[in-house]
Amino acid sequence: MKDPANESPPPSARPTPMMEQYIEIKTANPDCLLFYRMGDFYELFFDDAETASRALGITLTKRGKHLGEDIPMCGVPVHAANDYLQKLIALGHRVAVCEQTEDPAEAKKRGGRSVVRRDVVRLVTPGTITEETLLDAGRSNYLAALARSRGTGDHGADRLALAWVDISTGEFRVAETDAARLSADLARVDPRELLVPDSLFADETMRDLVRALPAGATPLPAAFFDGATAAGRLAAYFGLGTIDGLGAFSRVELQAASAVLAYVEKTQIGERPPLARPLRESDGDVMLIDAATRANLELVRTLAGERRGSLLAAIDRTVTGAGSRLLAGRLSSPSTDPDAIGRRLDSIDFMLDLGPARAKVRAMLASGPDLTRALSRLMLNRGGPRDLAAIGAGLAAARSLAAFLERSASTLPDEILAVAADLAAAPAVLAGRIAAALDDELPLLRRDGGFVRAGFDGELDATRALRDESRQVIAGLQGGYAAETDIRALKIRHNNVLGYFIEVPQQHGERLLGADFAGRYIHRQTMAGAMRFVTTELAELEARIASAGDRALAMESAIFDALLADVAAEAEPIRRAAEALAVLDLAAALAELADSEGWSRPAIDRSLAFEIEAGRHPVVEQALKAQHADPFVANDCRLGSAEAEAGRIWLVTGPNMAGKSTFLRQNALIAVLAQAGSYVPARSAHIGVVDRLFSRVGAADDLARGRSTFMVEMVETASILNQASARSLVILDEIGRGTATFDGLSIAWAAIEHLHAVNRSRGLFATHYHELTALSQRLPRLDNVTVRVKEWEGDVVFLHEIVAGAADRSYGIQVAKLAGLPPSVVARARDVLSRLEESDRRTPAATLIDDLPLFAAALAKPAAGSSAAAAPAEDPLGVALDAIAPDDLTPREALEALYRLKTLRAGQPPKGARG
Ligand SMILES: Nc1ncnc2c1ncn2[C@@H]1O[C@H](COP(=O)(O)OP(=O)(O)OP(=O)(O)O)[C@@H](O)[C@H]1O
Repeated sequence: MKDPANESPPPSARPTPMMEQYIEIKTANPDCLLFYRMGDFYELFFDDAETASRALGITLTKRGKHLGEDIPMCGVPVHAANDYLQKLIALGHRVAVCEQTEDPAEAKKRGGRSVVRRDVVRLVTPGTITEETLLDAGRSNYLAALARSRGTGDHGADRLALAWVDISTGEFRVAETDAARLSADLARVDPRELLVPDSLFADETMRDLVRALPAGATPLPAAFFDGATAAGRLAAYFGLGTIDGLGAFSRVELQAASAVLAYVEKTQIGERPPLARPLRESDGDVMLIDAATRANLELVRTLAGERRGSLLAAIDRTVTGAGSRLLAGRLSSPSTDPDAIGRRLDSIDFMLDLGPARAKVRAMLASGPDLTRALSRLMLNRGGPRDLAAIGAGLAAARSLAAFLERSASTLPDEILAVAADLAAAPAVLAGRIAAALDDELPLLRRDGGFVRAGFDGELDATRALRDESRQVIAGLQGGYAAETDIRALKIRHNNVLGYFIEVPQQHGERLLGADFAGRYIHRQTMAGAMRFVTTELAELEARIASAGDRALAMESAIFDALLADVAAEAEPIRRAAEALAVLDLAAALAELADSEGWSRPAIDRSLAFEIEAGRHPVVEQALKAQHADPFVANDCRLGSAEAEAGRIWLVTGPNMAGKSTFLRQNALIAVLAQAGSYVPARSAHIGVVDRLFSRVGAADDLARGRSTFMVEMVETASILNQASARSLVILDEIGRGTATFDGLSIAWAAIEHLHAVNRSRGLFATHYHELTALSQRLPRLDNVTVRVKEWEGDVVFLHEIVAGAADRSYGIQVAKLAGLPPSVVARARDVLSRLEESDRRTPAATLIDDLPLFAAALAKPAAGSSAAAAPAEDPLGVALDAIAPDDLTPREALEALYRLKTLRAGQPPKGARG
């Protein structure tokens, strides 16, 4: 019975009308859990009930039968539905919310078997939520669509485009991408939900990409991506006659943009959130950082997936959710335009120059709530009085900041000037009206009433007075009746069936029916121990009170609607003011950071410079500070100058734990921070914009995708060597560590040569293979640097200082000793090491460099085969091996061949670097 929708019941077991309705609605929404409204609960049935009860830990019950079997059911109370929704969405479910769309009384009028009409009013999916409780204040919530146009790109390649919106803030962007950079683009946008056409979803090549997304992808019918109707849909959404004014979009970009809009319309069932017009990002606007690099560098979250411990968490000094989201966005998509970066840095300078007045600005910013998200909820008819108040407070903050900026109008840098204009254009009148209309204490929902301030509307005040006065009148009546009847226990009570009524103890009841009162008290009910009466007076009052309450609520609702209409009319300036507040918040926060941490303004241009003086790792530095450990040791890094035509590579050797990884990462982070438009943790920094950042740091299994540590490492290394350019920054940490020593060394060796000769990128390469330092003799743009340590009484002391030169040894055993390896194991390891070193001395590594032709030479002769670069021309052992055909040998011949090979081998000089 698992799928009720696919079965037609035998006539004998026809489902109830309600079940028929349920099945019909469920069939129309097969991929969602259906929240089916029944009274004060949303109920789930069949498989949905089983899924939800497991996911939410709520009891599974039964309700009636379908095709002879019990129908599983579970329910969540309407008032707590948001909490449950949050859990389900977080687990990757989608929910269709089905409400009653008519009064049950109406249904009754249609006849005995009719059910209350119900309809899905909203589809809740991870990418389309707007509720404060469902959203993370510091994180954008993107819904993205990926469109593909087959064979229309260069050389018949597919063209791809991404469009992404955050319906909680209105942000809307579009960009073309291609197969090679798609993964980096997706990692940068980091959508909560990705829409793809069916055909693409089924595509083998897409599978890995889609699975790597935390939220996964939602396949949609091709019609959503239809190119012929895309422009029309866009124009209709923004109420335009034509989209020409929006900018020049390619067809595939329009398809992606229109798919996103179509999905928004579908899930919001006709409501249209106020989206900004789509902004087109073109190729090369942002620094590309692939998913592995992002994860390795822990830009916005750590490898464990948490915000705490990430670069973002370490540097976020913003005071608003919108500011924090903007910072996360800029860190995820650093700019490659020196002018744009310069404008952001100018804003920080302005904030730094403000000095103590900056605190005032930040206080004003902090007083404004999340304007954008409140606006979206209101526009989707999901907002309450508190959202209206948020608009009022946000606009008020915008006004006071506009006034503040006006005073320094002559000194404002470009970005702040634009901000000031948007803030000044914020609708001040509306802010005043909202402040005047709304009370200080507000209910969550408009239907609760009581949110309009006393004194705002005379008629409302009068109606409320009537309502409240009536309550006093009731108290008066009760006293009067008690005196008249001489029953002290007489009470006036209220319930939904009788309305207001008089209740007296049983023994007095009969008396009220007697001639004394001549029909004044009309009997309604006799209970155990009590009798209930009404009077005409009471019935009239009842009607007046009820209607006064209803009238007051209706009047409040009308005031809400009027304010809502005002907000809708000003949605665009409000959205712009909200964006301006975020920009201001971020500039002030980055100034605060630069000030408190002693950061400096980087110089950014279009050269290939990379000159960092006294750079630090922001996260490690803070961690050391928090632990009251020794202060962080700053280090220089020079991978290129303003005149350079290609980047340099620094080969970093040094003991374990010396700080190699920290040094590598800090330089990548400095580049990201600089291009995000922030000051940087260094005494000075000169960086020619980095177009792509690659980092291969540490090793982690990707068992989910069935790849070993080594395989992951090689896939990532391959992508770097295939894609990095002279503009790129490449960080490689211990490439080749995950395999046998010689294989690893050879791969690292060849990778460095390739980076140097072909990619010509600026690079940092950390390694424990000391043999590699010999490469600096041959490669003019390779420098050896090492992390200094001191040896003291057999132990190692880390100085964390990067100096020119190569490490002489690893100190691995000393580090192992520090880590608490048993003394016997440490002693034995020292013993083994000295023997290994002894045999190594007999065949020094330095001979290797003489045996190998230059990488460029090897490249020029690809016909020699891939192993030719490392193998000498004459290889008697290889020749002999090639001559053997194992299938043709008798056992005896095989044994002889083996002896022959052994003899040959014994006669050969050893080829390895370490014996
Ligand atoms: N510049 C520095 N100043 C102060 N402490 C540092 C510095 N660099 C690193 N450290 C400290 O040393 C620890 C080890 O650093 P890191 O992981 O970079 O070493 P490593 O050389 O990469 O080690 P391994 O080769 O074992 O991976 C860090 O966690 C940090 O506490």
